[in-house]
Amino acid sequence: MSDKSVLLAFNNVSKRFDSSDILVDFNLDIYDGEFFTILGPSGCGKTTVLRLIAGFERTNDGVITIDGKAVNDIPAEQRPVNTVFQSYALFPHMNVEQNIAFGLKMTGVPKAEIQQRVTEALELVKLSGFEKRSPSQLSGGQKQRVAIARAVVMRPRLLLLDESLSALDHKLRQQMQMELKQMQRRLGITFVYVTHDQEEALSMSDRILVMNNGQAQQIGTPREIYEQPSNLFIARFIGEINVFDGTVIEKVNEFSYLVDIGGVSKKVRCDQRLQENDPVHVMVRPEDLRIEYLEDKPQGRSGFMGIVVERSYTGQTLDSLIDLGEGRMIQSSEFFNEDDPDFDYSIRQKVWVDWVEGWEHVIKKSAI
Ligand SMILES: Nc1ncnc2c1ncn2[C@@H]1O[C@H](COP(=O)(O)OP(=O)(O)OP(=O)(O)O)[C@@H](O)[C@H]1O
Repeated sequence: MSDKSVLLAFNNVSKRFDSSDILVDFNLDIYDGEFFTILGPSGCGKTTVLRLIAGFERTNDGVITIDGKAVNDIPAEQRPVNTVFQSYALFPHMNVEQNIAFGLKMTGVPKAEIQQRVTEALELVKLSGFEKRSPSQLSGGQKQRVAIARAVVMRPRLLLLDESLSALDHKLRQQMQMELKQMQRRLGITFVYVTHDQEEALSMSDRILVMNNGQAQQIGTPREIYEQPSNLFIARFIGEINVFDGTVIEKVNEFSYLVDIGGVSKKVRCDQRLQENDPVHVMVRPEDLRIEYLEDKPQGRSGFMGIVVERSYTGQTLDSLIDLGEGRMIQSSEFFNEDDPDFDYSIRQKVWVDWVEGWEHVIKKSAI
């Protein structure tokens, strides 16, 4: 993505509501043609960022540019931006065709061109043949598509989507995630999607911005965010993760260190420079743990003995809560092997817990 040009930028933007600072010196670059997601917990400022892009809110400080031009003083309707709202906001008294054509009519586009663009937009969202239906005769997913068609028919440079799938049930939502991504590819329009759902963010985005308390915590590809979270908040917000507290014993080579985790020495990889005695968090995803059903600690290996205290079968995986003693609980997620007749669902077994060196993610505690 780095060879792409910047379409939208926030340069030291601040936004206050009454006396509360919501964004302070906020910076952001969104590239032309990417599917960009703003992810964060409720109240972290995601919608505020979106509303500032759309022009529904004004900045208190700083500059927002689109295509290199400052848009701070450009009213919402003159920005090359359209928004798809969570509620879809379709006009109930207009049919599908009229809903999609509305914006074009308002801007004085000739009738024949309106017809052609509406037809194209309906094809794009796979709703050809639904022209004369009223919104009340559409399912949630179809309403969603009309809302998208109504926005893309205006040919915006940026399409903003605010929690646009949250009203749909789980299955339809997953289907729409795929469709949205495909639509974005076909259109080549930059999508800025806001959600608090990490799974949705991971599955659709080219890049994700994780926000907390009005601050950009990390920007990266879904893999970077999931595999190399830059702090504990992100690690915990993006899926489940086990966090082991450790202390650096010594450096082994440029990127690996020997770390003491509660009396167990583990060799770990870390891209950050660490010093002896540095406190660190060693993080391992549940699916990256290796579980062996052993009664005793195996000779010459560094890992942890534990006892399974809870099990949950998810269809694909068998998830376990494991007590490592001294108040340390961890979670594992093993692929369920149907062919293994000895696969044991029961609890109270002793287990040996370890992971392949390099599958951990290590951060220095001061970085939190
Ligand atoms: N018009 C407003 N007046 C005063 N405070 C506001 C206004 N709009 C938002 N806020 C406050 O700004 C903060 C960020 O709100 P925002 O809607 O951007 O969060 P969000 O991350 O989109 O949350 P959610 O996921 O719940 O929609 C919140 O504390 C909210 O109460």
